[in-house]
Amino acid sequence: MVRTLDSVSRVGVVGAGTMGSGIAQVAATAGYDVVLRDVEQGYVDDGFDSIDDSLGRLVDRGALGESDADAARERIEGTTDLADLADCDLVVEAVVEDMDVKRDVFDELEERVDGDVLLGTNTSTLSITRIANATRSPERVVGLHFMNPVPVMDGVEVVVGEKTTDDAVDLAHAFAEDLGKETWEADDKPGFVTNRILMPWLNEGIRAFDEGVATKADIDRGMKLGTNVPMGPLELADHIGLDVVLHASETLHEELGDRYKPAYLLRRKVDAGDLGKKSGEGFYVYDDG
Ligand SMILES: NC(=O)c1ccc[n+]([C@@H]2O[C@H](COP(=O)([O-])OP(=O)(O)OC[C@H]3O[C@@H](n4cnc5c(N)ncnc54)[C@H](O)[C@@H]3O)[C@@H](O)[C@H]2O)c1
Repeated sequence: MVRTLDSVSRVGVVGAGTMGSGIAQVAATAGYDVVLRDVEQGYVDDGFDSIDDSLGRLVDRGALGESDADAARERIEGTTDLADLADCDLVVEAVVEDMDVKRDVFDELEERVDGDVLLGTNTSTLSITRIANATRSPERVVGLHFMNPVPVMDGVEVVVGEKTTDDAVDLAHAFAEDLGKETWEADDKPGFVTNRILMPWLNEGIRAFDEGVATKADIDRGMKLGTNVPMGPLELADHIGLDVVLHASETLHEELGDRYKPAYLLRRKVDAGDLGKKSGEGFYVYDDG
C-alpha cells in the first residue's frame, strides 16, 4: 500500500531539467515542500533559474502574488545527494529519457525512501513496467506524465504498469489534481495516449513539407485553422525540440513498427544540429535562440 494524499507533504523530484524544474515549481506552488535533485550543482542551479523565470512571469501576469511566489521558491530545496530524498512522501523522476539511467535511478531510490512512497516516472515513451522491474516493489511505480511547460499545461497522463496497484494509481490522480491539473489514464503501451498519436502527426507534417504538399507556414496554418489546434506540426516540433521528437519517434518505431518510422527530414535536421527553438533554428529561425 502507498500512503494516501493526506500524508504527503514532502515531494522529491529527481532531475532538475525542463520537466523536473516545472514539476518542482507546481508542487511548491501547491504548498508541498520539495527536494529537487540533479547530478551536478550546475544543473540544480539551472533548474532554480528556470523556476525563478517562470514564477516571475506568473507574477508579472498577475496569475500569482509576489509573496506566494516567494513562499513557493522557499519551499524548494536543491541537492545533488539522493540521500536527501529520504524523508519524501512521494517522488517523481524526470531524468533523461534513457531506460538504463531511469532503471538505475529507481533502483537507488527504492533503497532511500520508505516502502509506502509512490514512485512516479515522467517518461514520455518508455515502458513503466520495465522501469518498475528495476525495483523490488513495482506495485508502487506509476507513470506521472506531465506536459511541457508544466506550469502552463493543464493535463497529466497517469500510466498504469503491469504491476501498478489501484491505490498507487489513485494517489497519482489525486496528487496531480491537487497540483491543479486534470488527469486521464493510459495503459502501459508505447507512447501511451499522447505520444502515440502526437508523434506520427508531427512526422506526417514534416513529410508533407518535405514532399512539397504546402509551404511550412501553410502546413502549420492549415492544421491550426482547419483543426483548431494551437500550433501546427512544424512549429510544435521546433518547440518540443527536434532531437526529442526524433528520440521519441525512434522508440515508438522500435516498439510499434513501420507506421512510426521517423521522417527523413527530421533526422537530417537533427544531424545538422538544427534542433528547433532551443538551438535557434529548426523548421523556423528564432532570434532569441
Ligand atoms: N521536454 C518535454 O517536452 C517532455 C515532456 C514530457 C515528458 N518528458 C520526459 O521528462 C523527462 C525529463 O525530460 P526533460 O525534457 O526535463 O530533460 P532535460 O534534459 O531537460 O533534464 C533531464 C535532467 O536529468 C538530469 N539527470 C540525468 N541523470 C540523473 C540522475 N541520475 N539523477 C538526477 N538527475 C539526473 C540531467 O542532468 C538533466 O538536468 C524525460 O523522461 C522526458 O522524456 C519531457
